[in-house]
Amino acid sequence: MSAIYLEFDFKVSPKTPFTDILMAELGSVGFESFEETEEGLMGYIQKEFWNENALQDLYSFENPLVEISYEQREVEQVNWNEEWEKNFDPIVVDGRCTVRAPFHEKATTEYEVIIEPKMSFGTGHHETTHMMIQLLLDTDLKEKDVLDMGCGTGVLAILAEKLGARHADAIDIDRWCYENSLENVERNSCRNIDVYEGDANLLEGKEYDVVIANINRNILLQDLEKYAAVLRKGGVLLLSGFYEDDIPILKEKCSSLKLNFTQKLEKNLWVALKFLNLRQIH
Ligand SMILES: C[S@@+](CC[C@H](N)C(=O)[O-])C[C@H]1O[C@@H](n2cnc3c(N)ncnc32)[C@H](O)[C@@H]1O
Repeated sequence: MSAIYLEFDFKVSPKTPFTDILMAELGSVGFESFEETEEGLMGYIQKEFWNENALQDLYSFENPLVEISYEQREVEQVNWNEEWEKNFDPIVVDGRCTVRAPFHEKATTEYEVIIEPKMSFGTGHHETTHMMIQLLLDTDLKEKDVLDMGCGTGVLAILAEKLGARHADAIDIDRWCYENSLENVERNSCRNIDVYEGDANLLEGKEYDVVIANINRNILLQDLEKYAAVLRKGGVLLLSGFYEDDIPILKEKCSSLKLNFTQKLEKNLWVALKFLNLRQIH
């Protein structure tokens, strides 16, 4: 039996760069396939996975710099692979790391991550993923234990292993992301990554040298204490998923946890921050 899909016709103004951002975010809430249109994009999601509140939580709908409207209708299933293959180009970060789909040609960069995103966030197209990749490329990961919290497709944990990490835990609260990360870990022949479905409550008793969390301002504020509690002295914390305006409150929270701010990256109003842990844990 073929699945019933909902087709959303999104009108995005201004179209650039916000259509790409919206597409990446829709991927994180279950949209499987996209098609660019004159005024924005069409997005498709299986009816059984659609949740009326899903769009409200997306950054794009809160962003004052963009106006988004949409109409929706029910459609029969089509060949989604073919659809999204047309719409997903490989991403190259700083000339050093390519994130590509299995059907793209092998990359010529030093590092390559192969991702079949299906329904999960993390193809490298989103500014926050891009900046986290940049920060990871500049962090010493050799023989380090890494936590990738909110792993999406698993892209950051996979890159961490390729950069020499001893071990990575990749955790996501979303079932689809958990399953997709497992598939992508296998696809990249990673041997040292464990994937879990869950949240910061899974961290008790763990210890890491590097903690990566690209989620959103509110979850980060809520869970930073738990991330700090598992970060070894001298360890690195990489955060993204928020805007320039959110920096003061996040820095204040980190400072109260003795996490020392060291670096900021910025792309289309999105931000990524790097902190060092100055205190002993446990
Ligand atoms: C912005 S995406 C980042 C995905 C990927 N790490 C990347 O950089 O592209 C955020 C992810 O965090 C997950 N998430 C949301 N709340 C979470 C929580 N409390 N604990 C763990 N993961 C969470 C979402 O399901 C989503 O996959």
